[in-house]
Amino acid sequence: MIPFGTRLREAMDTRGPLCVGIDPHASLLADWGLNDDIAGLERFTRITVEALADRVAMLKPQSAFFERFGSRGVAVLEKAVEEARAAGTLVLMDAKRGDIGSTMAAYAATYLDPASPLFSDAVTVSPYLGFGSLRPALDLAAKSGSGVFVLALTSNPEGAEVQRSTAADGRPLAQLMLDHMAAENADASPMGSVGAVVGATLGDAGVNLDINGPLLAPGIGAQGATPADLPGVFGSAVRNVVPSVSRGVLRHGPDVSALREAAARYADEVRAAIPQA
Ligand SMILES: O=C(O)c1cc(=O)[nH]c(=O)n1[C@@H]1O[C@H](COP(=O)(O)O)[C@@H](O)[C@H]1O
Repeated sequence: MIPFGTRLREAMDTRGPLCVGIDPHASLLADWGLNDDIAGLERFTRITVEALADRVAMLKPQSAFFERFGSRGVAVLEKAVEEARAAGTLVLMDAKRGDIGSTMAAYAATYLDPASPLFSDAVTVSPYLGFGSLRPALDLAAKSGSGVFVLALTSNPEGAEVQRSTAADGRPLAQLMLDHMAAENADASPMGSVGAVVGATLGDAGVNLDINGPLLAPGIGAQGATPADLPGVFGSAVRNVVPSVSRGVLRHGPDVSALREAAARYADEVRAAIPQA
């Protein structure tokens, strides 16, 4: 398969870089007039995929909101991944996995092996068990043409006490992780398949973000950041930014056109903030 980084660059260039998260919060199900049960989850997910999969660069289902319904929730997630990909969008599974390497291999098989029912274009992972623990995911992604988004500086204020600390070799910890990502992407063109997650809420990120890979920027909308904040956070790396919004779009449902209009408004704001995007 064509490498994920190449496919994402193409999607960003043709559809614009916006990613919309599928986060079926109990409160959103209620706002949409749906029950907090498997039928409500199924309907919420189907409407969101129908509204957006033919127009945004990437959809990002948040696995926790499906897992909380057990195996039937995961079945809804499997179907959503399949339908979204069939409609032409890339799917980033937001699972934020991270474990010792031998277990990481099983997580990698879950999301990055084309034979798996949950196979996605990319998955989010945490490097804070050591970047090397991610090796099975990085290797399988390279083999299957999928991608891995690695947490660097998360959008939540609590992240700083870990991520802004200093690594054993004296580098800022987040910079150490970003340098590992840059090494993975070194020879890729137009960009690599290992992305970084950097919150849009951070102000100046204060690290070197030139990883030759995509930069997922969550935190826009409900967490208070706006597309206008992106150049200040990402500086010269802003061309590789994939701004991500969940509740900021989803709160406009269940009307399909209202969801589309909300995503289009964010896309316009992104275009205004990042003219080269
Ligand atoms: O990896 C992520 O997507 C992520 C990283 C991060 O630093 N912050 C963050 O909010 N997220 C996810 O992005 C989504 C944000 O949702 P909203 O705040 O509703 O837009 C949630 O699914 C979070 O789990």
